Amino acid sequence: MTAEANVGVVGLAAMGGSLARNLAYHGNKVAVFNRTYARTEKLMAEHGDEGEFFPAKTLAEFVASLAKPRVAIIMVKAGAPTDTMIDQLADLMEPGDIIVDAGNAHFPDTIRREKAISARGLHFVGCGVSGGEEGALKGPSMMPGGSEESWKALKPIFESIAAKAEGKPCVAHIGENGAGHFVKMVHNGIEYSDMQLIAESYDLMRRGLGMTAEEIADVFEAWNATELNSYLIEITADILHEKDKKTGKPLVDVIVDHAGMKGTGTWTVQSALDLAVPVTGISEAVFARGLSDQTELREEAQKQDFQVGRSGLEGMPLEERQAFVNNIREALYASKIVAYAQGFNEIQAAAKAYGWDIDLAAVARIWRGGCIIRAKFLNRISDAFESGEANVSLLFAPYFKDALETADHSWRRVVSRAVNFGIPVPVFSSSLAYFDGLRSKRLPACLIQGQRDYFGAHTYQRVDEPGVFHTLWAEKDRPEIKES
Ligand SMILES: NC(=O)C1=CN([C@@H]2O[C@H](COP(=O)(O)OP(=O)(O)OC[C@H]3O[C@@H](n4cnc5c(N)ncnc54)[C@H](OP(=O)(O)O)[C@@H]3O)[C@@H](O)[C@H]2O)C=CC1
Ligand SMILES: O=C(CO)[C@H](O)[C@H](O)COP(=O)(O)O
Repeated sequence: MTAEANVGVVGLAAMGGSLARNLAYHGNKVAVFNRTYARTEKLMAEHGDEGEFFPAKTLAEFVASLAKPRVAIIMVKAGAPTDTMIDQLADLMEPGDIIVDAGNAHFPDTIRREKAISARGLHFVGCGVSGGEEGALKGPSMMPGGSEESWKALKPIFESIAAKAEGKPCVAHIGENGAGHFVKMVHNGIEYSDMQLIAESYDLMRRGLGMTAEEIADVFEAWNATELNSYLIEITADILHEKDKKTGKPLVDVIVDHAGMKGTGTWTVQSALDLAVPVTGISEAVFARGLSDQTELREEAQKQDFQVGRSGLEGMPLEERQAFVNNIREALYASKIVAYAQGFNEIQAAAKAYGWDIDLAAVARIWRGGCIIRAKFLNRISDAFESGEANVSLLFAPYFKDALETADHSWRRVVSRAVNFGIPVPVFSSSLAYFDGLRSKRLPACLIQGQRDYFGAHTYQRVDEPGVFHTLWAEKDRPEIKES
């Protein structure tokens, strides 16, 4: 076996197989290995003529076919299988070689792995990859972490296969060790809130306004030509147009209403809790999927036949219905802005906590193409970080501040009507509550702090005097003492 390949892929399922083909298509010499050789054979039989591949039966053969310094991209099941492959590769590789984990790893695992592998003189890069199977094949958005040195070696390879947005490759070095996987995790969290907001909009039109799936598909198609232009809006229209082959019904009506999840949304929320950053839109989206999957509890609730909530707007005059659909579009945009603002705040907080130097404008730029949340308004987000206008919060950048003010009436109308009809809109309403909380001059947290002091002597600060105070609640006349 001659050491000719400039890059290798381990794990040739949906993502790895597509990534290997993308690499070969762009002129890379690609070594390929899969635990089960039949998968390698299948890939070669179906696509071996698309470029220069070096199929290997064993991992030792795979490593031997790579030119030095070797670059091996692992794309296997996240968790223990990834650890196994890293260990086996590290045993066969040499100092200076680079192992890339392009799966959906949790960033603390990436930090741990990078520490262990770099101690052996090898480079380890945790790289977020988004775009699903099609993106991996035609151009994903890529979020590599790891050292600057490894980025220098990987840059030409990754730039050759990444999606292009306005001619620029959708890949940038995010930061040291786990930074790439952290940013990919937040990308997925935002993906959850984007999807839930679209689903809530659908629900309001379907149950609230009594529109058909086909009519709603047309609405999403029209929205895709507005500021909401995005991949997720586009595929939503496509899904809602689809008819079930067996029954002729809209396909969406025969899909069981339980949304699955693999964990990245949950990680985003857990990590936000650790960093004390409110990501209310993302967390409500995670919980909404959780609620959808509470089969027995939901069945029991059905049996209760609660006599609450008013009926929807069915039968509403066309003009009024159109106006409400427009309200939903504006509310969706405003809530989406809040979810992105929260996601970027989480990245900012993590950068501070973990010592990463993350360029938020670059993050927005590489999300413009290839990934699941790709959207027109990411150009605006990128500009807002570039100019410094969004440094504290995206919501304060003039373009987004104006968008929120414009949407305000619609946003409140949609949330209040949904509440009246009994249609759940957890992300619409939590995003609005975040916005209102953030802009409130005085919050009722003063009362909570008073309660904490009352039952637990947890102290409080005063608005009119520096120091820490405690009221002796149990004593006569309740004197206040200054503790420091
Ligand atoms: N699917 C998607 O849309 C996206 C997936 N990802 C991530 O990319 C990675 C790959 O995803 P996907 O292509 O969907 O494949 P899967 O997550 O389904 O993993 C299948 C691959 O993992 C290999 N594998 C499983 N267990 C082991 C093991 N113990 N040792 C060695 N290899 C093992 C399989 O080999 P074998 O053929 O022998 O079973 C196969 O190549 C995952 O980390 C996933 O989270 C990231 C972005 C999008
Ligand atoms: O990473 C992805 C896209 O960016 C994957 O599609 C991911 O699996 C989606 O998450 P979930 O399965 O939890 O919905």
